[in-house]
Amino acid sequence: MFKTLGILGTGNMGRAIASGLVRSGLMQGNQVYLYNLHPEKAQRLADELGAVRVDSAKELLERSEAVILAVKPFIMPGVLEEIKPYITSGKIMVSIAAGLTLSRLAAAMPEQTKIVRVMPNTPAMVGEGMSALTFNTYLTEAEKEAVVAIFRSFGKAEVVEERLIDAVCGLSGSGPAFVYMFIEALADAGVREGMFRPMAYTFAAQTVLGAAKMVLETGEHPGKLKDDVCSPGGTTIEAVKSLEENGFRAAAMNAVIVSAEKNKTL
Ligand SMILES: NC(=O)C1=CN([C@@H]2O[C@H](COP(=O)(O)OP(=O)(O)OC[C@H]3O[C@@H](n4cnc5c(N)ncnc54)[C@H](OP(=O)(O)O)[C@@H]3O)[C@@H](O)[C@H]2O)C=CC1
Ligand SMILES: O=C(O)[C@@H]1CCC=N1
Repeated sequence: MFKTLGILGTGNMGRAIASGLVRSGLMQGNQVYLYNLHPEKAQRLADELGAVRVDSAKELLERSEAVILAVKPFIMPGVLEEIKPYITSGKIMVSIAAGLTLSRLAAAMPEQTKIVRVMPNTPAMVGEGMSALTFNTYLTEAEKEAVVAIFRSFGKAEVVEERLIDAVCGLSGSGPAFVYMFIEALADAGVREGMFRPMAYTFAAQTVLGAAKMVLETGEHPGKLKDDVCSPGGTTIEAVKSLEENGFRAAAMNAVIVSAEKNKTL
């Protein structure tokens, strides 16, 4: 494992990664360096995790064996220009920016830089992230394993071909937002039917969590698990018919597809 890791940008995703990593125990807080444009944001996170805030991108690069770049895609060109002089030989640069390909990243870094492109998601924060990683040719097997271990410390992580990163962005990168909308809608309906809001959120979220665990742990086809809930002539099949009539599956598919397509244009 790396002795030191830098995170440049401590917004939604940088924060989720730092929190997930330190809480997993894979790295100690004092091995994790944080830099953010507005330092108070990095300082708050550093205080929470026992991590180290640094004063500049230069200092972050100098103190970290590997660096995760966690700024918005449109900010990346400026950041890469700023840090290029400090990307020394052997340093591992990890980008989580949507849309930025390995070749575009390589064009902005010194020749033969070790580059990793990752698409994570925010549930990393609670140890339930889903990440896909793809590497350029300069990392050793041990270095690849160390990067994968970071992303596995706060959830599941798979190495994929770069062509699949757009699909991953649509499905698991953006997916939490769709699921939160689903949970919100379930809870709204619970409230409509008389539940108090906190109770409705708990019932909605636990239902999503439980159903997701059933898929992951039983290995059963989701259709079979759905059928198990639908009693003949019962309540659920009425609701399933209503969802089908309202284009539920097509809406969910289209959400993933438009996110994946957008990722190709960033
Ligand atoms: N959010 C998500 O669910 C996911 C995001 N991603 C990717 O992660 C990246 C970050 O997204 P997200 O965390 O949501 O974005 P945020 O805007 O929440 O976080 C970006 C952070 O970078 C800081 N920042 C901006 N410019 C600089 C700079 N020049 N130097 C240092 N820090 C800077 C911002 O600081 P300040 O706020 O103080 O200006 C902010 O805290 C994006 O590229 C996105 O595509 C990937 C997967 C999922
Ligand atoms: O919305 C975005 O662009 C980023 C990438 C995946 C999730 N959030």
